[in-house]
Amino acid sequence: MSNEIVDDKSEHCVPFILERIKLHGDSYKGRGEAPPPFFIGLNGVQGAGKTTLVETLKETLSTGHGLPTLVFSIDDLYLPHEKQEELAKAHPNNPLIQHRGQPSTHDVELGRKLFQSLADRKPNIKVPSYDKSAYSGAGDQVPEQKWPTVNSDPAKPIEVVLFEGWCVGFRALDDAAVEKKWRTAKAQADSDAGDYKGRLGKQKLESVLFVNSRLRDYDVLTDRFDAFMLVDAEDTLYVYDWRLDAERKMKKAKGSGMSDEQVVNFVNGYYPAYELYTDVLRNGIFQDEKGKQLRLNTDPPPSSQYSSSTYLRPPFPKDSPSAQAMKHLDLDGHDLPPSPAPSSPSNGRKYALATELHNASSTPIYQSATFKGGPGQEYDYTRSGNPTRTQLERHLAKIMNANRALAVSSGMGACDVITRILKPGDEVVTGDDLYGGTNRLLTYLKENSSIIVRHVDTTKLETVKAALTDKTAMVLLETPTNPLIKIVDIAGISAAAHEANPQALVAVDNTMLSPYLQNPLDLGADIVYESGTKYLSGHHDLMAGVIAVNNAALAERFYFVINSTGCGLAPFDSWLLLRGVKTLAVRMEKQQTNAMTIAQFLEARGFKVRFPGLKSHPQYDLHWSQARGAGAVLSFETGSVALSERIVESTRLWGISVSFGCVNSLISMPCVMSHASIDPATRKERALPEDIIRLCVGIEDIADLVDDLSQALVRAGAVRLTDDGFVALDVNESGRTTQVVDQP
Ligand SMILES: N[C@@H](CCSC[C@H](N)C(=O)O)C(=O)O
Repeated sequence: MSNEIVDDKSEHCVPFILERIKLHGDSYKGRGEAPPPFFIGLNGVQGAGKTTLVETLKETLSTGHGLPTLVFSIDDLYLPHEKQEELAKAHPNNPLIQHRGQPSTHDVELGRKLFQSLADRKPNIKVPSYDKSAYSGAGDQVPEQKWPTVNSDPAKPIEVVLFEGWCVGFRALDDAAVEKKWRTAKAQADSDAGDYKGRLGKQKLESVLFVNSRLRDYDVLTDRFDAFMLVDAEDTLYVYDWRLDAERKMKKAKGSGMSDEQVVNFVNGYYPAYELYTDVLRNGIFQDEKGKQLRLNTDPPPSSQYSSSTYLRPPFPKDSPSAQAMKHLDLDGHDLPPSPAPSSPSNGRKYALATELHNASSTPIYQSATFKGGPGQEYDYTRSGNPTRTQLERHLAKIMNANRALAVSSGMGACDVITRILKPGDEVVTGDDLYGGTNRLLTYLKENSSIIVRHVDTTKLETVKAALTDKTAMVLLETPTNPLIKIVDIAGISAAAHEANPQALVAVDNTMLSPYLQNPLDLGADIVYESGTKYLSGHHDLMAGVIAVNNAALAERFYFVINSTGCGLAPFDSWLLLRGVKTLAVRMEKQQTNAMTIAQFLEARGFKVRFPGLKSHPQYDLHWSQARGAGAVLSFETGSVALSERIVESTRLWGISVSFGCVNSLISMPCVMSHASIDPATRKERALPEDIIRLCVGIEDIADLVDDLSQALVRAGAVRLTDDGFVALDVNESGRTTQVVDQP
């Protein structure tokens, strides 16, 4: 059989179907009842000409043989958008079900009811329909009033139901069999031979087992079949070539379609199921009943690009010293989270840039606003997508343990993108110690967009719970908070928020710790965002914001805002951030070690220090239950604004500056700097001490930092000299002006 998309299959299928229909009719003879409609399942590997075949069969059976035929695709049973989102959200770590496609992403019950109505020859049956283009390609069920109707003429009801799809007829395996196949595939994938081309071995066992367990539900459809046809391929890998060929032809004809890379990634999504269930189909889905299944074997593609494809080729020969040294690494990017490419029909998984020509060691900067090539290409305009930004986003997704990351022009830009999904009347629960810019944006939304914002003490789970309602659309957290370094229970609050409203989104500003020290998504948050200006970049030479999520549909909503408003990170800044993030771990380690020394130094001298590395921190245990380090931001109080000002002004090495996360140490007074946008009355209400000094510790020599701080404390008159050094002034000595009285 040819793989060309021409009808060379119906000549084999029609006689088979007619013969089976005759036998079906015969089996009802003498029973005194009319035979019910005839159900045929059709499974065809993608790209093998299934669509052309069913069209021909419908025409031949309906017109040529007077058998009204309904062709119905399993794709029309995909879950409505909202339900698919819920499924993805309920299983954030299973990449197989983040999008429609796999068994478990269909409304099987809807299919069962349809089959029953057709079997009963009910009049005016509505046939479900699915729109794959809805939600920027994520898809949604078409509203029921728009579904086509069959059996409207009672004299000509549907007699043949042709149910087709790539996974039609798949039957679940028992768990042990799945595990066996998976182990074999995984061993191949992990081996040095480099000849594993499948996808099963790249998945987690639990992801595959989940899909397999849901596939059991599909038996109610499969068990209906009176006959089954399999359009098979000798080697399922051909599917890559057919799909590539079909898409290229469609692109040529229609002007748009997926890029080759996108096609490969698209097929990758289905491939584990082919590896698991092709044998089930080949062995026959009717067990002992013979003759009810027809298998057609399709010719190989004229030339298999797949086997030589750059998309799947390892980056260098498998037995090369480099490959040996790095065999534990995912060099070809198969395990990477989906690509945040522009609103394309598929998410890519390729790590290297398709456009990178010279094996550059540093990611090239695609300093280009536009990309040549016309419709259908992966990049057209840098606002919508840029290869350098894509590279950054993929890397960020990986280190943030996220399904997808998006890079924008500042941390507040990230916060803006996230909060744009709020609607008037939505409720936001957030902290009473919050970065000034975040507070300013939320106040704006409260005053201009009718969003209800509740500031509560997020360190108290019960207080947060009391503020949650079924209208809570978002919970926005910082931990540690800025600048009071309070710790909030991410897991506890996430669970409470989802209990109050399963649709509520918990967003965590992780800027203070970075993904190196804390991963809020792993603790139950839905969204993590960070100012990339801080630790991620580390040098205060760029502004950037990052959003990371596991829910692909949510990511698509954020991408929509970014593309629509044009706040995506520019190529050069993307490159700078990519460069900065390479040293995140070493910077962070050095910074937090220095910070610990500074915190202990101040505490030992009698200052009230807020730092989660200190055992005296009231939420020390909570912090260490959810983070891997204390970070490098701390604050301390002197008891007097005037004293604090003098300290800040007396430092030489510590730079007076807003922001944190830089390799240089910084000192600031939040109430007049980073948090000045919170009005004094609100600061007082929230007990934000006016004298608080924030230290953002860098990587300098710790002795130099201690020396400089010591001389500043002494020169400012903030300490009393003792025989062996100095100590903080006590209440009477400092002329303490408490934070509430001592306002500017
Ligand atoms: N003038 C700026 C202040 C920026 S503060 C930056 C940073 N998030 C910090 O906490 O230091 C503004 O008004 O936003």
